[in-house]
Amino acid sequence: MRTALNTSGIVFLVGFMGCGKTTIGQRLAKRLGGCFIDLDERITQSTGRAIPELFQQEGEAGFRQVEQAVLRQVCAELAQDPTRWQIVALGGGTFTVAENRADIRRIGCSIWLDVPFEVLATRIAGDGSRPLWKSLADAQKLYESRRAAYAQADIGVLVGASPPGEAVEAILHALALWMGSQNNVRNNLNDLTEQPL
Ligand SMILES: Nc1ncnc2c1ncn2[C@@H]1O[C@H](COP(=O)(O)OP(=O)(O)O)[C@@H](O)[C@H]1O
Ligand SMILES: O=C(O)C1=C[C@@H](OP(=O)(O)O)[C@@H](O)[C@H](O)C1
Ligand SMILES: [Mg+2]
Repeated sequence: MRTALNTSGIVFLVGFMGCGKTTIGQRLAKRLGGCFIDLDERITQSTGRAIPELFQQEGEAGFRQVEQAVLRQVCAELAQDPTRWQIVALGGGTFTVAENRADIRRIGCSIWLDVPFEVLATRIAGDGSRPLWKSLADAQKLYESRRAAYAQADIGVLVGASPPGEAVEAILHALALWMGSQNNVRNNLNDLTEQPL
């Protein structure tokens, strides 16, 4: 595991509101000695508006346009520095947009933090900072409708109700395995191309 993770890479954390993308992302970046970017925070910085304000003024469609543009800027920025680990916490809806998934796949690895709805509900219900968490029933419908998109991430980690520290270790383990499998594919492809026809 150490060898595989002794390199660098770009990691995008994916998952529903409250699964811990922001919290776990910060700790993961620290653990890897890398840097951390929160997409929602970047959106707020670049528009000068808080997320609920953006939803109120532009609607969800307007928010998604801004989110996509800021994601593209972040991807361009990340690609400039291949020397260290860079961890990005996405918003809960970012990875449900096909163009965003394509941009992400081009430059990095995506990890779905899979947490049961019941656990998320204890964290988010009553939190006024997430405009798309309208009621428990609406949030559950949205959660179910998004799982197929989240499942397209490169790696899925069953975080469940684990505390952030444990979740970080589980992510590192899954990431090391995934990087190993990517290297095997690459080595096998090299072997094939080196074989005489
Ligand atoms: N693994 C965890 N265990 C317990 N609480 C958590 C965990 N991950 C996040 N939280 C808490 O849940 C809330 C939402 O976390 P956050 O990181 O903002 O999620 P996201 O960015 O995925 O919406 C915060 O109050 C955070 O402290
Ligand atoms: O699920 C969503 O569509 C959203 C999730 C939020 O981010 P978190 O998942 O970090 O709460 C934020 O991007 C915005 O409120 C929309
Ligand atoms: Mg977040």
